[in-house]
This record gives sequence, C-alpha cells and structure tokens, in this order.
Amino acid sequence: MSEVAPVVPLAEAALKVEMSQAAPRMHRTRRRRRRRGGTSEKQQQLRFGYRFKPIRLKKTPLAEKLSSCSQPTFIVAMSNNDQEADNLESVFKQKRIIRSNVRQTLKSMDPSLRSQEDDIIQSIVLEAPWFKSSKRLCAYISCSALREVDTSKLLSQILSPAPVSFRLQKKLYVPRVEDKNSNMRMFNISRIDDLVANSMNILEPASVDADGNTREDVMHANDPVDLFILPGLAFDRSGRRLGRGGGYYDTFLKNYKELAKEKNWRLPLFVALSYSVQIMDEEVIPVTPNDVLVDALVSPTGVIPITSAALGRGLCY
Ligand SMILES: Nc1nc2c(c(=O)[nH]1)N(C=O)[C@@H](CNc1ccc(C(=O)N[C@@H](CCC(=O)O)C(=O)O)cc1)CN2
Ligand SMILES: Nc1ncnc2c1ncn2[C@@H]1O[C@H](COP(=O)(O)OP(=O)(O)OP(=O)(O)O)[C@@H](O)[C@H]1O
Repeated sequence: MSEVAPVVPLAEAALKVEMSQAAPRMHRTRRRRRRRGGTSEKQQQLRFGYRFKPIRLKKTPLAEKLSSCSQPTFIVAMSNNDQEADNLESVFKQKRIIRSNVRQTLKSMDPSLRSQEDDIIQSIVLEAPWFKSSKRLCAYISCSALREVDTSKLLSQILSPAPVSFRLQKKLYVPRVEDKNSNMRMFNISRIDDLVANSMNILEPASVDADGNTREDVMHANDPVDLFILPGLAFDRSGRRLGRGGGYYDTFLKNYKELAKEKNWRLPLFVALSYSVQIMDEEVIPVTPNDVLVDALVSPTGVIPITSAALGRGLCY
C-alpha cells in the first residue's frame, strides 16, 4: 500500500539491499582470514562463478538526492510493511542463489575428499573436551544424498554402552519433522535401529518406540541440553547458518532458547559441522531476525569458535 511520507523516511526507504559483485577491496580482516585458510573471495569466485560479498545497505542516487534537499518535501513512498516485505524477498532470493551454488559445489566434490573430511571432522568432535563433557545432546542424522557432513561415527559413539564403572551414558535426541509448517521435534533414541526413513529419505525416530512407549521429547525433558550438533548448507565466519529453507531448525532453536530462559538453564552450545567449501567470509550469508547464529563451526581445518559462549566453553582454534 502506498502512503505519503516525509523526505527523511523516504531517503531511508530508498536505501537498497544489494548483493554486490563489485571488485574486492583487500583489508585487514580478509588478509587475516586468508592466513587462517578460510574461503577467500578468489576461492569463492572459482567455486561459485562469482564472489559473495556481505550485503550492504547502499544509497541509491534517489536517496543521495533526497538527503541533500534542505526543504521538506512530501512524495509518495512505500509503507514500512512494503519495505520490509521487499527486504525479506531480497534476502530469500539471495539465500536461494547461495543454496543452489553450494548444492552444485557439494555435488561436484570428490567423494574421497568428502569421506576424508567426514573422518577428520568427526575425530575433532570426538576428541574435544566440550563434546566429551556433554551429557545431553541433540544431533542430526546425516543424509549422504544431501551431501551432509557424516555424523554416523558420532552417533555410534554416543549410543555405545558406557562401561558400568565409567561416566554416565550420553543422552541423544534427534529430529523428527512433524509437518510442512517448519515444525520439528527432537526425540530421545537409544539405538540406531530406532530410526526409519521419512518421505525426504532422512532417518528419523517414530514418536513411540518398539515397545509402544512414547519417546521423550527434548522440550519436555527435566534437564537442559548441553550441545546441539547442527547441519546446514552454508555457514559464514560470523556464525550465520544457511539451512535447506524449511525453517525447521530456526523455529526449533528459537523455541528451545525460550524454554531454557524460562527454566533458567544455561544455553546449549550450538556447533555446526561443515566441509571446507561450505564456509564463507564474515556476514556473507544474508539473514532475517529469525535466523539463529551458531557458536562455532567444526571444519576439517579445525574448530572455529565464533561467540563468547564458545570461548567460555573452551573451544579454540
Ligand atoms: N539430516 C538432516 N535432518 C534434518 C534436517 C536437515 O537439514 N538435515 N532438517 C533441517 O531443516 C529437517 C528436515 N528438513 C529438510 C528440508 C529439506 C530437505 C531437502 O531434501 N531439501 C532439498 C531440496 C528440496 C527442494 O528444494 O524442494 C535439498 O536441500 O537438496 C531435507 C530436509 C529435520 N531433519
Ligand atoms: N522462528 C521462526 N518462526 C516462524 N517461521 C520461521 C522461523 N524461522 C524461520 N521461519 C520461516 O521458515 C522459512 C525458511 O527460513 P530460512 O530460509 O531462514 O530457513 P533455513 O535456515 O534455510 O532452514 P532451517 O532452519 O530448517 O535449517 C521462512 O519462510 C521463514 O520465515
């Protein structure tokens, strides 16, 4: 809907979100990232055919002109709702472009490299003190057709019976899609055999076990989760995560964070597993207010701690 708006809001309205393909500027952060072995813009150009650059609010010529006017002017402008819808549409469009490019890159990844990276990533996790000390975990069941980082070794380790005299067995919750409206639950399982393939060919638990007992839903558990192991299509070094577009994880994580706040629980650590080719520079992935940031990434080159929560829990490079 259109409405009359004064000049200043219109100048702001004319600020445009754009995905720039402009020439790169070499700066300190980027040089630092390159030293760390991150995905440089040049590498992104090679992999994806063009460079992803952070989304920036850019002043259009109209905005420039309007902000230099000294007299108040009234002209027809878009309503705030229309602008928000436009910005969201632009973010979703950019997400679709990145998804499509990363899917292609993953498809062309050499299977033996993928399998090596799977092993390294899982070994890093299995050896990590923050993993060893986690008693309750939520993890995804990897789907190789989707080229997701393998979690099978992690899951079998988590589910392997602990020696009687040893520390407590870990408790594992895994996702189950409830409907097409971004609703997902996390159910406790104790054996890999508890899983059956869903319509998307991803293994998931039935809501009742083989004996007909209702499985424990993590949202009704008495104790907090220590660690989430998250999937995703792409990640950036500021902790942004691009999923497969269903909104399942973002919706779930938002609800879980609210539950933890209500119960006064410490927040879990949110850790995503990523092949090297899925990691992008800081703030390259566009986000909406619904997107939940991850605390750290585990890639074949090591752990990338992002938030103070990650550093506080002892995650380091
Ligand atoms: N292993 C795993 N389990 C998970 C998720 C996940 O990402 N990985 N989910 C995370 O949300 C939920 C399921 N969401 C999913 C959403 C899309 C697709 C999928 O097959 N997407 C295709 C594209 C389909 C299309 O565009 O029509 C793809 O990504 O290639 C799979 C699972 C819950 N369980
Ligand atoms: N917390 C939320 N509440 C309601 N809807 C949400 C929430 N988070 C995401 N969505 C919706 O889900 C859809 C997909 O969102 P988005 O593209 O960010 O998902 P994604 O990060 O790719 O997927 P996922 O979170 O499953 O990995 C969007 O329509 C978005 O509005």
